[in-house]
Amino acid sequence: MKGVLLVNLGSPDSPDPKDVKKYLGEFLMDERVIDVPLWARNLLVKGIILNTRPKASAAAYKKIWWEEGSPLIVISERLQNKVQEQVQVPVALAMRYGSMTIKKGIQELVDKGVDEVFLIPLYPQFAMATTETILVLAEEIRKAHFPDIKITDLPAFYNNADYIDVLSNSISKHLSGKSYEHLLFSYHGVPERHIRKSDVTKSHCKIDGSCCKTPSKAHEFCYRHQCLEVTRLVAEKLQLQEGTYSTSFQSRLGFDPWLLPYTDRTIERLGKEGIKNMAIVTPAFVSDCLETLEEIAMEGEEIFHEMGGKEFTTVPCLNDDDAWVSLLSKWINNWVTKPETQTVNGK
Ligand SMILES: C=CC1=C(C)c2cc3[nH]c(cc4nc(cc5[nH]c(cc1n2)c(C)c5CCC(=O)O)C(CCC(=O)O)=C4C)c(C)c3C=C
Ligand SMILES: [Fe+2]
Ligand SMILES: [Fe+2]
Repeated sequence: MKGVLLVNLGSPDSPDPKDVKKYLGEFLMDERVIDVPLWARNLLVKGIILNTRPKASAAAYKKIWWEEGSPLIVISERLQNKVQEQVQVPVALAMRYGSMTIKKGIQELVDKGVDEVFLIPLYPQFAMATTETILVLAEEIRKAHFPDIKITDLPAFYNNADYIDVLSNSISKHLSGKSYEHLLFSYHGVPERHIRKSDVTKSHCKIDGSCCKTPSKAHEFCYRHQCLEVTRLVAEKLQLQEGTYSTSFQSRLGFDPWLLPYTDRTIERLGKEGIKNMAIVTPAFVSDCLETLEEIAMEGEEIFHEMGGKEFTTVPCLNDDDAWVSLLSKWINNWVTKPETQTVNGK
């Protein structure tokens, strides 16, 4: 029997510093997130970050926490429930970090008689720190605990035409009636090093501004290319004029070079250049979370106002948008009915 496992990033159990510390400890000790040797990761994470960051992160989580829990978890559960209504196979939900583990998610499906799992990482773009870590852990769990089940995954869907339609329509809907001079596409950042490590050609990604626009096999796993493509395809679909939109990368942590330009500096620059109304969309996230509700909608807006900006509009993530639910359900139904060789999202 077939079943589906949706997997998102995860959140702490509560915005209490103790829970935030536990969650950040698991998250940042992942070798695909902070990709340095174990001794250096221990020193950096346990010796430095976990002694300083949990308090500040907990305060930020407190600002965005809902009565029902973490927005990212609550929204993912709403998505799961709505998708479940549109497909005939069981749909479970798990998180890469925190209490809702991938092992529990697979167990829930197995208990219902599932032996073929469609694993859907809820990330439009591939990244070592998101998609890859989910796939690697799911395979380790399968081998150790569920050797008789089969797992198939949904590849990154950043350039899938239906996904671009759904995202573009959502942006149009939320910006209709608003006048904005600039639309900023802000994606979660990653260290530049991650891009080089994921380069299957080992020589393509130079992060020099042009490599991501030069066709290459490397792009199947190039987060930067995939982000730039989402911006390009949505801009084309919405017929945005050159100069009225741009791409940036947010949430930098540490002192290594991360993908440029940084979102906070870009907002600052737009404000300084005299832009009065701007809008911002965050297509690396399918669910609103700390990084969109606090870093963008609160901190980003504050920066913009400090620079003289007036209206700052944040486009919500796809969350449990009906068209997004229908698209995910379509991919699932295609997988349920497809012959083995057929792909589900056009790849
Ligand atoms: C080295 C650190 C990090 C990398 C690399 C990274 C990549 C990455 N993260 C997301 C999505 C999310 N990240 C979220 C929070 C978050 N991310 C990091 C660090 C890295 N992320 C930290 C330390 C935190 C915790 C919050 C904080 O202290 O600032 C979230 C929100 C979770 C929530 O509970 O709401 C998401 C979602 C992507 C997509 C990505 C690479 C592409
Ligand atoms: Fe992150
Ligand atoms: Fe590239």
